[in-house]
Amino acid sequence: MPSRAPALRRAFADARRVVVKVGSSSLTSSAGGAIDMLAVSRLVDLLARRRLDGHQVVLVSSGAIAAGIGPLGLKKRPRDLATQQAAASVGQGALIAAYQHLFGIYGLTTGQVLLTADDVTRRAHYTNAQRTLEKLLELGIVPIVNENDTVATHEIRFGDNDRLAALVADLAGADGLVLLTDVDALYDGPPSQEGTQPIPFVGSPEDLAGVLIGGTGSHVGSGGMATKVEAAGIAGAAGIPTVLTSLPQARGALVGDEVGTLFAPVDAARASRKRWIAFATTPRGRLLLDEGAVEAVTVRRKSLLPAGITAVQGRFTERDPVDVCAPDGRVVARGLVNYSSSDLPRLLGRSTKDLARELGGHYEREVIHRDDLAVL
Ligand SMILES: Nc1ncnc2c1ncn2[C@@H]1O[C@H](COP(=O)(O)OP(=O)(O)O)[C@@H](O)[C@H]1O
Ligand SMILES: N[C@@H](CCC(=O)OP(=O)(O)O)C(=O)O
Repeated sequence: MPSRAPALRRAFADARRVVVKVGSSSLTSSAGGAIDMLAVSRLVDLLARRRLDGHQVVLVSSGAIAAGIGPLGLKKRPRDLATQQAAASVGQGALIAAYQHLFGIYGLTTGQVLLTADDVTRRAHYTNAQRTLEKLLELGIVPIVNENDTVATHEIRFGDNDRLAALVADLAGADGLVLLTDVDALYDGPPSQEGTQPIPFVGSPEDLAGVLIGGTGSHVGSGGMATKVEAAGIAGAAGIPTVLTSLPQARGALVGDEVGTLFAPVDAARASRKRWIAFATTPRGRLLLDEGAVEAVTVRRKSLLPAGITAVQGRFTERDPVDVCAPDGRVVARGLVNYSSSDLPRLLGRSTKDLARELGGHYEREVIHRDDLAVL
């Protein structure tokens, strides 16, 4: 076991604050996808004891859509957005009522926090969500977070809760993130394939080379392993370690036992605002760069100027997030752009001095200032 692992495991045991995400597949029975109350009460027992031992716990719980399947008389998880939203509307109430009741047995109060992608992608909303979570934790409440499925449309939807959980771990300043799913670890290939082996430790993205990361294996989950690995990367960039495992192993994960897959965080986490730009925003367009400009923004960490941009794709307004791409289309950075997509094309390839002389001082500004640019 690599030398960093024991200290990272201890970080979970000693965590002041931990975010635990549970997927639909862990909360539902295989038959019909209805909520499995035994699984819910096992999870609550574990988290309540952790809370009563003095650790702050934020629960990110999926399962609203699954919990709506039974009451709506559906045979399986709906595929269309409107029925998913109806199921979530019915199911979220039932799910929260169950949590409220079960945590109540331990004398603990829960608070429902429903977030849309907008609540984390807009900087002002992000800080609002941060403030609310902080207050709830300060008051000793167990916040229970889910995506606000009933109002989220396709374009703005997370869909799965893995990325949301990682962003919540970051905004809550958690010491660890635990992702609970229906497999006990990340395997070197989809566990449905024979002979695949669990991976105990992921120290860096290179450790994932050759690992086959597939989609969901259940009828109720969404995203599969890909979104969990992505979530571990988002938490890791904020300096937060992640353990991925199953509900039966959750206690072990929380007390620092060697269960599941441990994902190490990066050593030097980048600044919060850059993390927000890199992971919490939804890009509205793409800027293609020439090789010189790629080198300037990624290696020399310069601001992006119009001279190095070769093409503009998508429709965006000033201060929207956009992806910054190499000539082959690879995304190398994300940033908040200072020009709209209608204004930008006529500036391409031009020097800022020329533009200022011709169009006025307003056009001397960078396309993306280095403070608004997160290199990926
Ligand atoms: N390399 C892999 N290792 C482990 N699980 C994998 C892998 N590739 C795909 N999966 C699948 O990912 C599933 C978990 O994702 P998902 O169904 O979305 O769960 P959840 O509802 O907990 O979010 C597993 O059941 C498994 O079938
Ligand atoms: N917000 C949705 C989550 C959707 C979902 O299936 O997520 P997950 O099980 O985490 O892949 C719900 O509560 O049903």
